[in-house]
Amino acid sequence: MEAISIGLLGLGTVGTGVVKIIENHQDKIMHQVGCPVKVKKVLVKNVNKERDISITKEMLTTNAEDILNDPDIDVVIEVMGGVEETKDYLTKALQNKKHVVTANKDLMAIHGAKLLQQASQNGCDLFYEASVAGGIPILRGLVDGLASDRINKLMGIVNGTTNFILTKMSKQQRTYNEVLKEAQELGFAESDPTSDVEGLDAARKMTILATLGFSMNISLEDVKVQGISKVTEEDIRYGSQLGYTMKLIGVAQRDNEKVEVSVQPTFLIDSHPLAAVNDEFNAVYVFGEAVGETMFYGPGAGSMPTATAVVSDLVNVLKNMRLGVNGKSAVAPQYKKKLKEANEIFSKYFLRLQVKDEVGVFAEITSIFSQHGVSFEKILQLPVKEKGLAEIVLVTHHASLADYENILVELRDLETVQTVKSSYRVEGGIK
Ligand SMILES: NC(=O)C1=CN([C@@H]2O[C@H](COP(=O)(O)OP(=O)(O)OC[C@H]3O[C@@H](n4cnc5c(N)ncnc54)[C@H](OP(=O)(O)O)[C@@H]3O)[C@@H](O)[C@H]2O)C=CC1
Ligand SMILES: N[C@@H](CC=O)C(=O)O
Ligand code: NA
Repeated sequence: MEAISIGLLGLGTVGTGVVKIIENHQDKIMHQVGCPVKVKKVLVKNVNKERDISITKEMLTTNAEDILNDPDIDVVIEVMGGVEETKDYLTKALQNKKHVVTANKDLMAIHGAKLLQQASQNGCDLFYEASVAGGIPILRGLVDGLASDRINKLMGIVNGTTNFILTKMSKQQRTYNEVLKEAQELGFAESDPTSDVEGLDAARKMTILATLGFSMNISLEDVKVQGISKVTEEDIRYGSQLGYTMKLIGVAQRDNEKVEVSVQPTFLIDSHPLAAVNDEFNAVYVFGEAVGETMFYGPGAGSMPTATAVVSDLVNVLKNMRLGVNGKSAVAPQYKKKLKEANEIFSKYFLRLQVKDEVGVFAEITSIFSQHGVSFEKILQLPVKEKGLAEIVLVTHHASLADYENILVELRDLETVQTVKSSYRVEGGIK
């Protein structure tokens, strides 16, 4: 029985896992698709690089054309990363009627709409399950499992590297730099880990999730992003004292026809299910009008978990080939994009201030909040080493982003406020 030939772009952390799964799970794959599957050619940068997988040099190439123009190759699996060059490769593959599976959230967040259109025009499948939350089948969960429901909120931990870092900082009091290095060694981080720690990787994933979840063309520019590089051990400790766990949270929320999408370090009440998601694990809460509250959980990064999602997409392509229905699954966004204004975005906030330890300072500060109609859920005042100073930690009740940003401006103008040390969104607790 003739095998289906695959072209692989990339043989790094994920690509290596893809080759291993195709080899080790060949029987299960064959049973589902009715024929053997083999990797025919692999694009790499350096054919002489040491790899923890046995592969013949004949299978390796540094010329993408050897794959994109090979008439025997039916499916191109892209696990090389990068955006512009990779977009050109995948466009060529689709024009040559090759189906595409990718794990590339950078590419899909920026050029996904165009590539999906090209796939449909060429009768090709373009699947990208691995691009969001690694091995968790969240995209199929949204598109298939919750196809009948109207999704109003998606909230989750969608970056394994930062979750690994925050977990070790919180639970083992390890330093940020030491844990980031370990995450890189474990293959969780992007080639440029700035993408992880500054929240961009999570923002790209939230772009993809919100586009599918809300059936609206959300672009990366619509996502407000803040990473974890400025989170300090002190913040984590203060938060823990108040019963919070720090996580990098992506939120996409729809109220009526307007949406907000953001990524930021967030204090979760310790009892929140997402507070228990640790290390490189991810989890996505999906709130649907009919289904209510669901949560998808699993490894968001790493070779084999991510490769599982890639090869599962491959199996779906091959199943469609057997049925002759390739290129028919993508559905264009249904709704026109409408973004919320700052006065329509509501949350609770954690604010840490260093102030002069003088009579009346506290009243001065709280009066600014009350002038904007914002009250408090928790208040903590602590002495600090510097003489004549004190630290105040405030957790507000729900406030609009517009009001909160105005309050921060007025606090910074106060002579008695030395520094606004930190400010974080808070999720969970008293409504
Ligand atoms: N790591 C993870 O846990 C996850 C990664 N992803 C995504 O999967 C993709 C791959 O990630 P990962 O496997 O970690 O990346 P790696 O850096 O480990 O591997 C990249 C691979 O692509 C090859 N490559 C890169 N650029 C080129 C180029 N211009 N020409 C030819 N070959 C090239 C490299 O070649 P060589 O080996 O010769 O250097 C390497 O084999 C990325 O888009 C990433 O965002 C998605 C989910 C999870
Ligand atoms: N660098 C990413 C890899 C998976 O998408 C992460 O840490 O989640
Ligand atoms: Na996934």
